[in-house]
Amino acid sequence: MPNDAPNNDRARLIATLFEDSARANAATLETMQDRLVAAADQLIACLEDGHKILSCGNGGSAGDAQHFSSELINRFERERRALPAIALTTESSTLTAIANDYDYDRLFSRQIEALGQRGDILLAISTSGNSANVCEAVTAAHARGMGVIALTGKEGGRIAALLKDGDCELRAASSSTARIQEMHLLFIHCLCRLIEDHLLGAAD
Ligand SMILES: O=C(CO)[C@@H](O)[C@H](O)[C@H](O)[C@H](O)COP(=O)(O)O
Ligand SMILES: [Zn+2]
Repeated sequence: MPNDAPNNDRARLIATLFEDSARANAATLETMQDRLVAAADQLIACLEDGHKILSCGNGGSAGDAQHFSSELINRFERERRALPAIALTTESSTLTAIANDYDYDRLFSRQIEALGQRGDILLAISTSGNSANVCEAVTAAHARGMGVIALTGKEGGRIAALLKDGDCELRAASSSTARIQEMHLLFIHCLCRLIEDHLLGAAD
């Protein structure tokens, strides 16, 4: 027999989680609103110049990396041209070979060495800011002349310290991995919306 808390305790827990998420949402809006506009401008300029966006992350952030590339390649909310984006989290043969023959830390950087071009942007996603393979991806992107937009949380971690002038850190105002992931998805949807509005004109 599962040892679940009584239903009213579980309902209260759900209310607390919603409240925590709403608090993280409001605090992140306060700190990141202007930076989101700047990050969208960076992505728009990259796409208009004919470059592409690579994305990476681990676990839930791998899902976010794919979510973002899918919304660019396919569509977000409106019909428009397909946009070039590649999630570096999906090619299982490539991923297993790199992890097996080199090191898990090189999972994304090796692919950036192969695919990254000057002017492309890396969307680097890490809730802690400390995943070694995402740090190496940032370094590899810089070596290829790419810009970086980092989605982080907590204190920004090692990734925040690796960023250069012209890069952009979007940091969720929370120390909970789950709440940070919720903010990251909102960041991604804001960026997709601003890109789409730029291409098509603001929606009604
Ligand atoms: O989704 C979750 C937890 O909500 C986990 O899968 C989480 O993404 C993984 O533990 C990641 O390895 C965490 O990496 P990072 O966000 O610190 O870079
Ligand atoms: Zn979405």
